Amino acid sequence: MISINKVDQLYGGTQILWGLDLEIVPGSITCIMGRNGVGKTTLLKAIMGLLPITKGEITMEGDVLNKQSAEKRAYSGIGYVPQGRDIFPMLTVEENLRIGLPVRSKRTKDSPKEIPEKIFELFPVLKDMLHRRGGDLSGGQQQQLAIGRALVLEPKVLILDEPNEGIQPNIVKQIGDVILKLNEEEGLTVILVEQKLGFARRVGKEFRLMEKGRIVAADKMENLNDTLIKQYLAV
Ligand SMILES: Nc1ncnc2c1ncn2[C@@H]1O[C@H](COP(=O)(O)OP(=O)(O)OP(=O)(O)O)[C@@H](O)[C@H]1O
Repeated sequence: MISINKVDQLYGGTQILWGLDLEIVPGSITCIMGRNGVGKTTLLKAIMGLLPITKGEITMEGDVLNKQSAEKRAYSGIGYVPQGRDIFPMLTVEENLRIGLPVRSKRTKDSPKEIPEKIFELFPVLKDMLHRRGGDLSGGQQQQLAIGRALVLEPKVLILDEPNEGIQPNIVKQIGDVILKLNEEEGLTVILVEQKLGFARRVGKEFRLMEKGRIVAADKMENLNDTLIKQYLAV
């Protein structure tokens, strides 16, 4: 589905990703894990086209992505929820969600004028808060808004960067339930950077461990054992 082949990425003169190879299985939930600073966010931004790569190739269903703009990648069906959520604080919840509608029209045959009801079924709080400003929502509600906004595109792949950072446990649970539901019922492919082991184990089907800008271990989530955790995750 998404294939990353021998990708290098540099910030200024510092190389962050080193010949990184990663294969995302269609219909899977893949957790990208690793200690702080190993390049997880950089990898997601490279997939999204928010950072240029210097070598290698990123493809989705055979199409080469790395020459496409970030906007074009969204049209191809990649939804992205960045670290820190990045919603528009001065716009209302409704306005934040509507931003996804023109992109959806470009990528699907339907061009709904209204936000699909499904978003409110998944996150009822967004309906209750429809006319509130994004900036007035709690961190957890903002995260639900950011995920809802990405889902308006009806993506084939949803990429989430540490969606649970600084969020209260009941909302972490709800976010996990939504990811599992979309995966199980609609076959949505999910790529998730996740530091919390409990969440990764509950939601993830596959794991990929990163160290120093490379993938160093890849397997099914049930095979994430204590040796790997000690070697690549424990601080
Ligand atoms: N804008 C930037 N300019 C220069 N270096 C950067 C920039 N952003 C990140 N880096 C460096 O790139 C490396 C990888 O950062 P990245 O955020 O991808 O790691 P990460 O694994 O996602 O870490 P974290 O879990 O802390 O988010 C780090 O050494 C970081 O200091």
